[in-house]
Amino acid sequence: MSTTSTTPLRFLKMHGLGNDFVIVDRRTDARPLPAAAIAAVGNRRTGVGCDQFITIEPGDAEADAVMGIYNGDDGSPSGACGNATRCVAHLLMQETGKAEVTIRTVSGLLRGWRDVATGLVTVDMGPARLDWQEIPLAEPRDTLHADLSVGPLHDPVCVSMGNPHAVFFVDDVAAVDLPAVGPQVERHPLFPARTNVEIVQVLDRGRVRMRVWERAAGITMACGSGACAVGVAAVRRGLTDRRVAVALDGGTLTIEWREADGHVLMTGPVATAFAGTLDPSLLPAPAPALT
Ligand SMILES: N[C@H](CCC[C@H](N)C(=O)O)C(=O)O
Repeated sequence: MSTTSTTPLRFLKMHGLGNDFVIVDRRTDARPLPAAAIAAVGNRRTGVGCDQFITIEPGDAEADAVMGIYNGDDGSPSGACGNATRCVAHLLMQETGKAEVTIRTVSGLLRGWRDVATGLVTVDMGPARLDWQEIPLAEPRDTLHADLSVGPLHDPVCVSMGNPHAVFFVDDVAAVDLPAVGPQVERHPLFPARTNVEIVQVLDRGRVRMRVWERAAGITMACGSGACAVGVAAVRRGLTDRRVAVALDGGTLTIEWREADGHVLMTGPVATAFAGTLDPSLLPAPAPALT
């Protein structure tokens, strides 16, 4: 369908444990969506509001679809969004009738499937990346003890799930002023691409409580890739089993860091809130083509 700048933009609003998304299907509306337009949509006062803006693009020989991930605050791209991947997997399973679907992101091919009994959706988020250059960090560090202190947070485990995470273990997540310290860690010079920030309280070998300050999104109700990073960090530190229930502000995700291939599986609910159309005046016109 050819669209012009006067065509309303159709979207779907979905969330995973309150981590919310505007999802646009660019297989039917391929208009350019510059960062400024995404940030305008993400604005919770003057736009629709979302933690992340997600695009569904045509698939290829291996993938049912390609997924684009952009943070709602500034339209910056991300290499992973676990909760949104579950939402897109849900949509593709509904659309195709397939029991398992494949989604390509900039970080690789991800598989998603549904547990028929519970309705929960699992995504194989691929392997955890543990080398300092994969996070990335600005200098060589032991990612198991990254030797960083910011305010009350010390000694993070750094993990990439296709996006960077700094995981801090604390005695009481409720005692940490995350809105104050989160942005200081997010923008610390050790993280040249900034970072997502997780604080974690280990409850027992099968349960942890976490909160998150997301890169370019701030405090969110849940962070799927963050929960994956937490599951990996807890195992690396010998604090939990490889399968763990991660209690976030918005609810619980089940994480398993699979020993056989190092992949991280994440299971949780998805929800559709509403479908809508965006007034094209909300979308700054793309820059005129250079003549
Ligand atoms: N703010 C993250 C992207 C979204 C991650 C989160 N919503 C998830 O479910 O993984 C980043 O810039 O890496």
